[in-house]
Amino acid sequence: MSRHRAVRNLDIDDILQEDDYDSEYDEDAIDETAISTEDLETLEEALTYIYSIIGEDTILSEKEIKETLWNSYFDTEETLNWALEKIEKVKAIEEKKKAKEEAKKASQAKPVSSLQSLAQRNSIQKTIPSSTNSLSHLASRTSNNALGSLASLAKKQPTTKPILTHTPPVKPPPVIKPQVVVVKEEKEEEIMENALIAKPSTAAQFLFQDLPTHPTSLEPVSSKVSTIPVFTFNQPSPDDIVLSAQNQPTAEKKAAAAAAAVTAAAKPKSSRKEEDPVEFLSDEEDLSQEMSAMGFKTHSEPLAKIPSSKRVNVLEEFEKRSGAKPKLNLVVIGHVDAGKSTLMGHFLYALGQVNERTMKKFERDSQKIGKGSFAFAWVLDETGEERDRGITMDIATNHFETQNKSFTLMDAPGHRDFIPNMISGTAQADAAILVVDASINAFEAGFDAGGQTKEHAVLARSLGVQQLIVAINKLDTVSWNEARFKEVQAKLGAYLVQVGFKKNNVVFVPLSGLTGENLVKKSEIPELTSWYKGTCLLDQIDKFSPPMRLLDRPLRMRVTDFFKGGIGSSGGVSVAGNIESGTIQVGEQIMIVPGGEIGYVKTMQVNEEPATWAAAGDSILMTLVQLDILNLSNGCIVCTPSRPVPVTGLFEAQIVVFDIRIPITPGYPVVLHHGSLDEPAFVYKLIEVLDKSTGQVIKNNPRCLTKGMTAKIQIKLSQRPIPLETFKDNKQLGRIMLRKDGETVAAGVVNEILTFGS
Ligand SMILES: Nc1nc2c(ncn2[C@@H]2O[C@H](COP(=O)(O)OP(=O)(O)OP(=O)(O)O)[C@@H](O)[C@H]2O)c(=O)[nH]1
Repeated sequence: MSRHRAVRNLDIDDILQEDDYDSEYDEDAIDETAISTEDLETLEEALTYIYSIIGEDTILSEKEIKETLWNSYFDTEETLNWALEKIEKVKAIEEKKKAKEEAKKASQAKPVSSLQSLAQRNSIQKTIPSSTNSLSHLASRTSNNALGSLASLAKKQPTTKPILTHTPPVKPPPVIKPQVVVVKEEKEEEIMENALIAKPSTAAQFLFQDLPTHPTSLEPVSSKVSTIPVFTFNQPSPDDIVLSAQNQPTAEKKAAAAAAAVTAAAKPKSSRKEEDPVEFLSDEEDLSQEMSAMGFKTHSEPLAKIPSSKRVNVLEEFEKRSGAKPKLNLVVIGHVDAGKSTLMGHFLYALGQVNERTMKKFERDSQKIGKGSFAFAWVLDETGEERDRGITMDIATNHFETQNKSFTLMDAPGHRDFIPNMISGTAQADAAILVVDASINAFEAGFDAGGQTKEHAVLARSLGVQQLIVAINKLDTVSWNEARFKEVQAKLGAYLVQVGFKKNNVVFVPLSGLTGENLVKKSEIPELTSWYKGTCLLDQIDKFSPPMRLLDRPLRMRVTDFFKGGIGSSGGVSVAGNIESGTIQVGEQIMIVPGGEIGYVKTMQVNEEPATWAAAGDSILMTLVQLDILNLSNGCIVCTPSRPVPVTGLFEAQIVVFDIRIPITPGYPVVLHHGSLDEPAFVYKLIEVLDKSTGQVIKNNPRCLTKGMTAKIQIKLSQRPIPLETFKDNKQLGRIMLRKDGETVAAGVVNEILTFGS
């Protein structure tokens, strides 16, 4: 199972719960499936997890389910593919079984499920409560016409009862995608006039068709109900049309409907009958209308000013590039003075990233100011102040390659004053190296209360980092003592598991950043080799799994820096940042949010090399033209003009409360960290406290939140709205961190955006 075991996010692990279900399964369906119970449990766990995030009422298409699976749960392509493969397999088995069942129909054989029989075969005695069976939930939340493998899998699950008192498979309830009414080939006024006339529902029409306009008495309904034609829900019901029409009173919505009509007219004719006035809109149209109805600027201009001959097929290019060496963002974190910069400076030097001459200069210059021991740290600590003070203050980035991967390295500051910078770097990371100082008392100082070792570990996990190397550093100061290594490993290991890291995703490497032992090649010193048989840091880094990238999502790039003048002294504005989702290419039109300023990409660099395109996961520098630098700020988002990121001043979040002394009450002021952005905010409302292990609501409208609680709350920005997305839409932009008086008080995910700005 470990091969496929999905890894989950700490905050979610803590906030959300696994289904603790019990089920008995059908006896008579021993079948040929080769899928293990563990596999099924993992799938169920994944789905449960996803539902916990997306909420009870969300309806997903098959595509969305797949996307959500990898976006929220399976972080690597390997685990996702594994899940999809299993799902397909179960689907095939279910179909086969269905065919068999139909053949046996005459004999009235009890319907069976291969999942159930499988469990039975594996002697699992479980019952699945209706509220917690993720697969059943899936069935009820998957649109009818998009029922895919997952849904068919789900349909076969019992809902409430043990299988021995079998209930019929749950038919997914009909699902209607929110629609906009579009009347073909009508003038705008006609469209709106017609749309605004409420029509009776099918049932109402039927019941009242023979009655006078103001009926004084009604016929018994039951006499007619049996003849009401069954509405199949494969299209919006008349009620939905009426509701939709009634919900279109504003000017924007009128415009949206009219725009939709134009779009619909331009669309190729569907197989729908001509007289059918309802047309489904594509997701893009839907969203852009929703956005404009909510007051967002959306843009219908072409997304790119690039002649098609010059347009790059970014996805294709990305495939080619991935085939070469997958790219990862790696952050180095840890308590102040643990030796992070020295370790990584020496590491880069040993890899040949820093030339001999530069290194000699660093040695000379650092000695001159009495900081000779910081020579390697100067590779990453580049500013005068950092070198004078001997501490890292801001994230320093660098690039290196291992045998199989390409890394962007971010060295984070360890000092508590610079935690916002650490958060900003860690928010972009796919993996982390946590450096601890093994020398006597130093580990304890970093680990005990007030130290940054624990805080950095929690922050990293809460920001979505799942893979971790713990570099047990400065072992030269304790003569490579095995007992000390084990002591640090035991204490820290237990803590890391407690805060949500999976044991298998954490590796401890003994080393010395100063002497260079065990960095890029396996140590040969007997003091270490006598007890350590593992790999060196470089080989361990090479083992990090590349994460799934949100390539097919709208472009989201968080701006981390900007300045006047383009790359290579050209005109325009230089903008640096990390692409969280989507792709971008030279010539393309982009939008800056907040503000909605439109510009174009003139030139671009990825990893300091000129490039024509970039994709999710890349840290880039680009020259933007035709926009005003005054509309840029650190933390703003560069996005696709047709799919701008929402801007909000009030949202709902699901949080885990950390070790706090003063309880959180409504009005509690915090600094809200969102990527590289930190903004004053306050807790607006406490909605409910959730049970950590079951996910059930244990208290509505609590008066306060204390240490360790999991809760849903509303958060209001104090000064200005910020760009934000829900976790289910974009996990990179859906995480938040709450800090107060220099301490992290809570971390969580965005559930719902409650107000929209622009
Ligand atoms: N003996 C010994 N000293 C080390 C080792 N690694 C780092 N140091 C020393 O520890 C001190 C702090 O090192 P830095 O690399 O600046 O520590 P840091 O964690 O980057 O510091 P901040 O970024 O400010 O948190 C320096 O004097 C280093 O020479 C090591 O492996 N052995």
